[in-house]
Amino acid sequence: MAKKKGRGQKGQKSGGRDEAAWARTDVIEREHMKNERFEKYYKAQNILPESEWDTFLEKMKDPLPTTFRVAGSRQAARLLNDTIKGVHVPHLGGVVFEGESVSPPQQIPWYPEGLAWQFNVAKKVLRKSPEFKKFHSFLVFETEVGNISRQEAVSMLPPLFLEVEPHHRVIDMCAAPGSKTAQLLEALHANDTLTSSSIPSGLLIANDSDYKRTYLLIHQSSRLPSPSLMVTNLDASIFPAIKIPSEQTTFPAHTKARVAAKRQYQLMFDRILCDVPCSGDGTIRKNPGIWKHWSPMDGNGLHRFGLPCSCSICAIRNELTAVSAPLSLQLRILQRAMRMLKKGGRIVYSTCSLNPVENEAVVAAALKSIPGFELVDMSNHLPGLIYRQGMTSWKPSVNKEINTEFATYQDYIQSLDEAQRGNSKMLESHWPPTPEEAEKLGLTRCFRIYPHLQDTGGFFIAVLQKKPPSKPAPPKESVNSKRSAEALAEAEKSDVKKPKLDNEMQGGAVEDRETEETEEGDDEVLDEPAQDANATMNVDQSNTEASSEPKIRFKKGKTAEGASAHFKENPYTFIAPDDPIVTACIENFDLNSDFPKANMLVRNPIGDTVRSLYMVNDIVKSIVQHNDYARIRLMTAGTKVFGKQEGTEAKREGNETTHFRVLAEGLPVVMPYIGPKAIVEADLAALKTLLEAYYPLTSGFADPFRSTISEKPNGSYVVRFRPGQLGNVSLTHELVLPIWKSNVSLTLMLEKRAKSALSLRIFGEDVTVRAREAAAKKREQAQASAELPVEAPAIEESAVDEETGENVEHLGNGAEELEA
Ligand SMILES: C[S@@+](CC[C@H](N)C(=O)[O-])C[C@H]1O[C@@H](n2cnc3c(N)ncnc32)[C@H](O)[C@@H]1O
Repeated sequence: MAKKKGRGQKGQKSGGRDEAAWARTDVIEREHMKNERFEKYYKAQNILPESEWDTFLEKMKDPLPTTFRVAGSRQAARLLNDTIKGVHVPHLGGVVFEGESVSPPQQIPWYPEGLAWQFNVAKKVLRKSPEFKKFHSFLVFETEVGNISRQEAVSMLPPLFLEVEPHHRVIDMCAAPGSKTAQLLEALHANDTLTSSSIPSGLLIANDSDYKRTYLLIHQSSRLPSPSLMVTNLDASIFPAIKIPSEQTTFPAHTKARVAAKRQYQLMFDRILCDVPCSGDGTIRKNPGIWKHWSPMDGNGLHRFGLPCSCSICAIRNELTAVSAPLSLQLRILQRAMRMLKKGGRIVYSTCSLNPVENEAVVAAALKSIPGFELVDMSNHLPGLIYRQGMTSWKPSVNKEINTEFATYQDYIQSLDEAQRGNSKMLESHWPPTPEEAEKLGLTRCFRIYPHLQDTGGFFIAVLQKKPPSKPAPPKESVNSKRSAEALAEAEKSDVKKPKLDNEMQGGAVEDRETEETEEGDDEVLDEPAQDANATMNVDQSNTEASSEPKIRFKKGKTAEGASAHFKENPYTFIAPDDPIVTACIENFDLNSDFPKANMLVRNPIGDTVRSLYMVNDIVKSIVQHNDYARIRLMTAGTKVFGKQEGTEAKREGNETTHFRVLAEGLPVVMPYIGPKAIVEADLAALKTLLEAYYPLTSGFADPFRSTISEKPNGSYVVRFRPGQLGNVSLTHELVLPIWKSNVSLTLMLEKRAKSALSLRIFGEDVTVRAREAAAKKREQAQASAELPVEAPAIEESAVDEETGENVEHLGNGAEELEA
């Protein structure tokens, strides 16, 4: 087989999984893209009518088109999308490259508001066609600053089916690297404006069991700063109960007094995403190495044991970290999600696998094991999406040679001798339910996406709902009014003991999750009384009186050290609202009385200098206060808004301990509170000057901006650029940016690359120092060489692929573009 080596080969280790993982990034020739077992297995499953089979198989061999999504707050996304539609796409129509016409990007038909795009252009076109080079450069910069997310089309689907609203409590159980988390955050922030962020009352917990990958998650979500975000690092299948005080719970009318009077409750979620690890054969167009290694046993293993996940994402992680520990259990993750869901709440279960054993079989087993759930009919949810219904019947293969002859589990087990039975890796749930059961479960309501339907990857989605309460819950205010304040005060005083985690976290035997289940009653308590301390999760079947939720109890005598051991993150401490740092920020930024000064936290070892202030919303604050951060392995909470100004200016003024500046990433969050004293108005010419030099002299700006800023004391300010015109460039919408004022100069407090992206977006060219320096360097190199100009280093695309978390390959030479 002629094979081109994939990227990143230097880290390759010999043997087994590592080799296989590396192979997945290899490029193989089309003629070698075949696997008899794959074909035999999926033909046996009857996944598609015979007439579609060849088209399907051929499409599986085509490279995947490039797709991206315009990200960020809704208003900002619409604006950028208008630029793509109105400025870039018209220039990309009718492009002919080496005699062939190249299609311009097209909007993905089912994505709301046309905010997702697809194009299929070879790399050499991106590099050499002037029109596409410019577009590519634009994409690279906008991706870097988080306005565009390079994401596979099908991967955009699960958050769309969750329909998150700003007040929802949401958990993304297997979230890294975080492309779907970003979409969920955007939905939570639906009320953001162009210049300021809302503070949603809801919550998003983005969780991943892989410690290193949670940093990808943090990086990814920092692009949409949110006081509602928490990132945790736990095994989703044993995600612990999160405690919240009674004030954060909703009590239906007939809640028993004893229940309502409890001090703490278990946080239950409105929306849960289970984008579980999978065998990943739906990503074969992106990872053609799968052709070589595909086996039905991958899917069988993931259904039951959680063999090391081999989807593109996890394969890459495995090769990076050489991790061989067991990964997820699809069924257990889904079951855990079901137990954490509010009545009326919704779960999306998704995989990038075509295998029914990882899809419908998991969903069927979960629905059968926990009553009170149903598959939701969302067939009309995304007009324009072409899909096939979920399967009601399939034939698991009992070995890798595709033996699908056993119609039932019983047939299979009976075919084995006694000794073999004990060792069988097959479960009854690998087999389909009876046709009657399948119909009752509504498995056809699942979504199967095949590559040939809309030129995408393969994908599976199921939307589960926990049946809503029989009567709508009255507004919180009218319920049990006398309990909250008192109960909360008591809760806050109480010494919340550290609950212990399931022994799986400690490397011990895995508890049988099936035992957690209790009968669902008609009780409407939405938030569970929290677990007692000193426990691992387990069900107390004896106490079903208070709630319809399974009682997850902590087992006595188990230690808490499992999850929190070796957890070295800094603690989370709320800073007193009258702390001199907070007072100074309020004074310097003229913060109004609505500023949530009680919701500011610091993450320092006790006694260390405070360097950053984070802002969280009320529910995040409650969680941080009522849960041991190490037990829930809390990696981050809220968003950083103020940073200590290090440097001589602050020292000279003798107030370096309280001199904080507003951070660009946090500006949208604090903007609604900043008063006129800290805001200066400027025009487009001032913006250009701020971009063109690192430290432009104050005297170089025009009035009235020059005189206004000159009169102000040195420090951190916000500049509000009003819409206007400069030559043939126009600023169509207001823009707010942070600056630092020194004695004689000003600094635009943005990262270099963010400055370039901004410049390209507004002035149509990169006017920054960085771009001029890059161009000068290139000229120097060209002069120094007698040969043709040496290619300057490519502009780095975002550090990680939005989709996989892998280091991305540079697609073009941005430095050339800058000079053009
Ligand atoms: C399919 S990927 C998720 C992709 C992600 N939702 C996105 O859109 O960017 C599966 C993820 O599950 C994580 N994972 C594997 N086992 C897990 C477990 N037991 N609990 C939580 N996360 C797990 C992996 O580290 C991997 O990041």
